[in-house]
Amino acid sequence: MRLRPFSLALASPLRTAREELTEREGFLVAVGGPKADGEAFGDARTTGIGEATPLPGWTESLPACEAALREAAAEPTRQGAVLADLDARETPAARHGLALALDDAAARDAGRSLAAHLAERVRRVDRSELPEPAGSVPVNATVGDGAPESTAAAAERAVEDGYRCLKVKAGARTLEEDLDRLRSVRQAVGPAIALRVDANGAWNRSSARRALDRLEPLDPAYVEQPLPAADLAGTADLRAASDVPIALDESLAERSVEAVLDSDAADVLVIKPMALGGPDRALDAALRARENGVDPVVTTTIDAVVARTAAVHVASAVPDVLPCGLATAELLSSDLAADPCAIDGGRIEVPDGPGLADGTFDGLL
Ligand SMILES: O=C(O)CCC(=O)C1=CC=C[C@@H](O)[C@@H]1C(=O)O
Ligand SMILES: [Mg+2]
Repeated sequence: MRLRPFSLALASPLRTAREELTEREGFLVAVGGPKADGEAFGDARTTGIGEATPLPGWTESLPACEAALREAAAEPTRQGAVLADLDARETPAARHGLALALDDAAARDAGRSLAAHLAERVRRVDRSELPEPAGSVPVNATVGDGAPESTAAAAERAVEDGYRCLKVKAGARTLEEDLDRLRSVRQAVGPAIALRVDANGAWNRSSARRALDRLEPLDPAYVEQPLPAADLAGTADLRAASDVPIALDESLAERSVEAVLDSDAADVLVIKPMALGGPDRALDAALRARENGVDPVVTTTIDAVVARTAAVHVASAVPDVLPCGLATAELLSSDLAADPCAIDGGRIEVPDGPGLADGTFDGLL
């Protein structure tokens, strides 16, 4: 197993209620492939590439991720066993990096796409009816916090580019200011565009209640994380009292998927493979949500191209998935490699070659 650290700047800061994201740092992970002397690295003969890009609040810190990966890399063989030792709750980003690299290698060995490989494994274990993955996935445009005019302008540009679903950040300003922004967006894009609002846990129980009441006339598709991550009981009450659908995101980093589903607090679960500990675990969480009457939406932690492509594969394996938060390439000022997933008409294409993208990323480390 080999590691390569990377750091990528955002094209412009993504402002949310909880932070201002300016850069993404992480590690590329490679397994398998021939060494210079012809010997294989580890167990796998085929190369597999993964990415671990931690985001505190959703995952472990960068140093904790690095420590877990370096410990895993010190084990020369038996990467499957090393993977089992990586704790998906303690170090989800590190586990994501290795799990993705191993699944990329296994998918390439089997001559099928990562999505087809993940779906086939699920079918063999417990869901024999899972259909073949889709060839493309609907995506939302992501609009950060900003003044009403710039928020509406960003929304309008996205619709001109073909998006039918927008996700707009809220909660960084007063409710009145957010309402101004969101009204401007609704006015600019018209009634047919789905409008999601992400508060990143900024409100308390009473301000969230007020926010949902006031947002309702703007017909939001859902409000994401209205309350702090741990307040599942408050969110369940809020959901029972309002017709505005609720999505939970940060709550999945705080509580297990079962606990969140059992709490009856969500109409939608926001599935971030990096935060859930790997593409395999993300697909399982998405399918479990669906089986419990909750819609999964797959997004990333604003990852680099390797993990973003993996998330596209995960989303494509979820039948009839809602628009996903996977159109984030342009939030980065540069990337590790060219993006293999074209976006057109509000849909992202899923690479259909073997593994993640038919070895496109092999030269990266
Ligand atoms: O879901 C999307 O449209 C893109 C991803 C995205 O919005 C986020 C990624 C990482 C951190 C967050 O502030 C944000 C989110 O909360 O969903
Ligand atoms: Mg969110």
